[in-house]
Amino acid sequence: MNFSKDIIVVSGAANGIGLATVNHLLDKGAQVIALDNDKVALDVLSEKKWLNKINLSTYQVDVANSHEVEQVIQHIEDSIGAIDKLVCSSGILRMGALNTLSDEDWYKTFAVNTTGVFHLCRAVTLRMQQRKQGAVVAVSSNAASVPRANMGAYAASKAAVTSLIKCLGLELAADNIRCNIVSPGSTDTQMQRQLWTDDSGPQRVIEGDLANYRLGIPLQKIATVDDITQAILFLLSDHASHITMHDLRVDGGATLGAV
Ligand SMILES: NC(=O)c1ccc[n+]([C@@H]2O[C@H](COP(=O)([O-])OP(=O)(O)OC[C@H]3O[C@@H](n4cnc5c(N)ncnc54)[C@H](O)[C@@H]3O)[C@@H](O)[C@H]2O)c1
Ligand SMILES: O=C(O)C1=CC=C[C@H](O)[C@H]1O
Repeated sequence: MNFSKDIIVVSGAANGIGLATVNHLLDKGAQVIALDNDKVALDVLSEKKWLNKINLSTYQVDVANSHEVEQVIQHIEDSIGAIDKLVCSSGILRMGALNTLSDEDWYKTFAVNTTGVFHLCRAVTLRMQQRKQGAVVAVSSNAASVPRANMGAYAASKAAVTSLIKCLGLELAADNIRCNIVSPGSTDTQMQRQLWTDDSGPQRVIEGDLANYRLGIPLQKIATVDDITQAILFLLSDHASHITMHDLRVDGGATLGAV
């Protein structure tokens, strides 16, 4: 897969799956624009740019802020160039039973995981539409497809973003813009590690939790960020030139491939 001619925006780029996606895209020659609201981690990423003189720009953005997103996308298009591809990886996880969840946790979960993706896709694809080309990949979750105890707000926000991307793909197919989803299962990042209460955390995820009707992982391992990034790059690439509105689940079989 070659991305040497592409300008690619990645949100959630400072950590986890987004950061791995940035690194793989840079290795494949892309000009990458990294967006995140984690200034400390973004500054670490920026340091890499000066050390390795690579095609990387970083911007601190809150994807939940419509004005900030519109401003940064316009700035990128004016000062760097036409955006060819977009990866939406930013996300938050607020755990809790639905009937005791706070308004703040509910609203913030949707603001970042769903509305944030909407802001980015609207700003980028309106410009892609003028050029009749582009590709979008949003990182959803296998939790969008199966009920998960104490993750109801998150799962609902991911089900919404999955539907959002499929509808966007339908609307933009005639403009040669492909929109797809990667739905990871348990992946070794900060978001996953917040769930591990002790050293046995990973093994317990792999073995499952029948008390919460949670299957284990048939492939008997937690995903690495590279497992997810490979799926993201495939759907971004020309190898997926006839794929749109697809939801590629990368979860080691944890949801038994259920639709
Ligand atoms: N780790 C898992 O087990 C797992 C499984 C399925 C799906 N996912 C999804 O994968 C994506 C990446 O998550 P991750 O596991 O790499 O977690 P992570 O916490 O390591 O990375 C998430 C990134 O999003 C950024 N972010 C959060 N809110 C933001 C905002 N308002 N504006 C801009 N950036 C913001 C964070 O700063 C962080 O850099 C998320 O959408 C997550 O829901 C993760
Ligand atoms: O372990 C899991 O299945 C998950 C943990 C955190 C977020 C993910 O979307 C979810 O798949």
